[in-house]
This record gives sequence, structure tokens and C-alpha cells, in this order.
Amino acid sequence: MTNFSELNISESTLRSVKRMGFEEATPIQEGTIKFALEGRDILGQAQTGTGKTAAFGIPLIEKIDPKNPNIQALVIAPTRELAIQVSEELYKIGYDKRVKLLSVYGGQEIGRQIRALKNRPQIIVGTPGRIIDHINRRTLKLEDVQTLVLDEADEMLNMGFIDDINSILENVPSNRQTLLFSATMPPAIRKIAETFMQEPEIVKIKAKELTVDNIEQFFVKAQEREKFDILCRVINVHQPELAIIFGRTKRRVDELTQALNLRGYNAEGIHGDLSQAKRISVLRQFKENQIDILVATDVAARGLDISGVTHVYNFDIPQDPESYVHRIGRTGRAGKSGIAITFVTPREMSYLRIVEETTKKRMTPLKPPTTSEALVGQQQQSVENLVELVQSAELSDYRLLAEELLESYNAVDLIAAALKSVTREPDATPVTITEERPLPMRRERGSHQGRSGGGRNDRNRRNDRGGNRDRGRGGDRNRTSSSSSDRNRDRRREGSGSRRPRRRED
Ligand SMILES: Nc1ncnc2c1ncn2[C@@H]1O[C@H](COP(=O)(O)OP(=O)(O)OP(=O)(O)O)[C@@H](O)[C@H]1O
Ligand SMILES: [Mg+2]
Repeated sequence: MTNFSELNISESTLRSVKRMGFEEATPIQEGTIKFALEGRDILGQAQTGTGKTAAFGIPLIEKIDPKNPNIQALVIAPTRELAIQVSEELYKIGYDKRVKLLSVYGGQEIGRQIRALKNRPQIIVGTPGRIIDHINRRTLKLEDVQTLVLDEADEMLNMGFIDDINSILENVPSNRQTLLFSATMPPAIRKIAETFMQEPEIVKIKAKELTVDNIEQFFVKAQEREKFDILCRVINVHQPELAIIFGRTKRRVDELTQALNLRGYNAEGIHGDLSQAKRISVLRQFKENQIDILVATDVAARGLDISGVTHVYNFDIPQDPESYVHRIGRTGRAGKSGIAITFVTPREMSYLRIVEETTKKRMTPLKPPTTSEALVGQQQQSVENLVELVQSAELSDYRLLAEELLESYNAVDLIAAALKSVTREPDATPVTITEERPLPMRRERGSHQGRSGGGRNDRNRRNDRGGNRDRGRGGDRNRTSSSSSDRNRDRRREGSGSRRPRRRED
């Protein structure tokens, strides 16, 4: 590993990076920063949680001219939460240089953003829909942009996003520097990516597998109707500190959240139909450990960096292998370890195999735990809690009671009763989880074909859909109120009911 001081970056940025607790550059940072500082276009690919944000963030901040009040860099991210997170990280990197930045995303009052834009930010981080909205209102002037970043580049050049990106690019000077980053880059998308850049330097951090080593990957084969009970038992056995459960649709996320709460778990859901205020507050509570389980659609799959996530559960197997890589990448970040468990119905096994071919990593089959194993898991948790209390809590208020009890009862019986009273025994409270239709049977993607063959077909199909949608959206572009369009974009991204999900966001 290389020390940041060897990378030719300014004193102010070095100080910021040090304050952030970074000692050495990660491989993608080491591989990227030098070329980016030379002004080269870069296509950067490295596993989830390995520091891609600072890999583009450091050179981007370095290039900002503090005396130039115009917008000099534009960073585009696929979701609102990611745009917020990236802007926070850039703020930290640019802190000593005092660069001015602003994030713009859907669901936030546009008037407030327009006023903030008048304060002359030098960097804009935003989601595509809202950036276009500002371009159309002439509130965002991009003629002076020198650096353009697409974080989660493959997602941004995928499906419906491509049209939005094209419209934004029409407003950005063509001699800009372009930096594209992602943990995944299917060949078909990579071809598109290269058309956005000039002689890009391709920095791909070589790894045997697409997913990080320190995530243990399991799958559970189960019928659709059995999945929820098994999920509860698996959670009881694992006792995750912080877990994310991904579901296929918004309805799924709502039902899972409600069902988990009915069974006594501390869970909250996040998806695109919730108000932006609610989305932000759920995420904040999860980061502050006030919620143990975050239930989410793919809206939370990419880029989010929440420290301490120990487990990721795919309640539904994702449709694309890329989505799998990003979802499980919410754990095992920055060298920490994590566990990922994917539920798959017998009919969907071909999807599991495609995921494995793409990641080049086999998942270990996990036998669903029995109710008694689940009970043991819960009991162990109670024992741990009790031991922790014995070691650290102030118990003087309880000692007298304990001594009195010991006069009448046997010590073992008393502790057993105390444990029973605090153990959440596996619970069979009836819950409603609407069955999802299984993903369509796959035929066209033969195992020997890998990603590229099928990927191209997929893309064509998606572009057709994107084209139709774009025509349908003509009116959106001229609207004055942004909120209805914001919601539509979210719907396109995640789908509703049992329809296929559409992955879009503003
Ligand atoms: N050089 C470094 N030393 C220590 N920690 C770092 C370093 N660079 C980044 N990190 C930390 O590692 C974590 C992951 O970084 P980041 O979110 O940039 O990953 P990523 O590669 O963009 O992942 P994803 O593919 O999921 O978007 C963050 O908490 C970040 O602060
Ligand atoms: Mg990232």
C-alpha cells in the first residue's frame, strides 16, 4: 500500500485525508489518483467498499480552483441517499481547501436548492432527474465544468438512465475530464462507457472474484411460502448486529417490515414511495443503531456506506448479478467481514447459477435452521446480555431482591427463569406476505455464455423500454411541479406489486 503523501497531492487535501482516518491509499486510490491528476479520463473498477469515492474525490478536489466561483465539477449518482453520502465525503476531503459544494436531488424542495445555487457552489453532486430539472429551469450553469463523475457508472448508463445522462452531457463542455466508477462493469455497458470518454485509462483492480473475500456467501433454497419463517429462524441463529434485508418490490418491503415488527424485531423499511424526509430519517436511525434491521428495495443497494452492517439477506434473489454484487457489498466494507444469505426458490435456481458465474464465487448451501436451533440462538443472546450486565452494570438496587429469592429458590432455577423471561422465544405470530411471482425462467443465457452474450440482449430490451418511457416523459420535462415526476421516477426504478422491477430514481 502507498502512503497518500507519495501521491502528489496538496497539503490541504493530505490534512483532510488524515483527519478522515485514512493512513494508506487503497489499491483503487493508488491506481487512479496519479492518472486523474494528469487529467486523464478514467474507468475505475474495484470491489465494493474499497474506497472508490475518495479515488475520484481526491483528484476532483485537487482540481478545483478556489478563486473560480463557477461550477467546476459535476458528480452524478443514481440515488438520493448516495448523492448525499458522496457530497458528505467530498465535503470532508475538500474541508481544508474550503471548496463550496451542493447536493441536488429529488424530493427536496426545489426553491431551497435554487436559493442555495445562488451561493455559487463549485461542485454539484446530484441525481440525474433533478439535475435535468435545474438545467431546464436554467438554474444550473455547467459551461465551466471541468470534471464529470458518474458514480455507479454501469447503473447510470443502464436502462432508462442513459437518456438522462445524454441530456446532461449536452450541457457540459466536451473537453471535460470524465471519471466513471463502479464495482461492476458488464461488457456491453463498458462499451457505452468508453464512448463517453477520450482514451480512458482503465483502472481495474484485479481480484479473483467480483465480490470481496471477506463476505461469506450462503444460499437457502426454499419455497416462496416458507421463506419468511426461515428468515426469522436464520436471524435468531445469526443474531446480526445490523442487518439489511433486500426485497424485490416496495410492497414486499412494506409487508416484510410489518411482519418482522409483529414478530418482535426492530425493523424499518426504505423505498421510493416514502417521503424523502422519511427515507433520510430511517437511514439515520439505522446508522445510529436505533433500528436493527433495514428492509430495502434496490434503492439502497448501491454505494451506501453504513459501518457495522454485519449481515445482508436477499429475501428475493435479485434479477441481475450486478444487483447481487452491490447488495451484498453493503457488508464487508473497508476490510471488515460480513455474511450474505440469499433465498432462492427451486424455480429460480438458474438465477443463482448466473450470479455465481458472474461473481466467480460459489455460495454455500445453508440448511434452514430448526425451531430449536433458533431458540438456542435467542438463548445465547440472552446469556450474552446477562453476562454483560453482570460485568458492567450497577446492580446494587437488585441485590437485596436476589438474596431474598435465593433463600426460597434454587440458584439454577432462578437463573433459568430469569433467562426465560428475557429470551424472545421463536414466535409464530401469523403474518401476511403476499407471494411474489418467481422470476421468469431463463433460457437464453447459457452457462458457457457468461455475461456478454446475454448482457447485450438485455440491454437492447432495456433500451427499448427506456425509449418508450422517454417519449412518455416529454411532458415531465416542461412541468413546473417536480414532485409528481419524482415519484414516477422512483416507481420506474423499483416497480410495484409483482411486476418486474424497474430500476430508476431521480
Ligand atoms: N484509504 C482509506 N483508508 C481507510 N479507509 C478508507 C480509505 N478509503 C476509503 N475508506 C473508507 O472505506 C469505506 C468504503 O469506501 P467507499 O464508500 O468509497 O467504497 P466504494 O468502493 O465506493 O464502495 P461501493 O462499491 O459500495 O460504492 C468508507 O467508509 C471510507 O471512508
Ligand atoms: Mg461507491
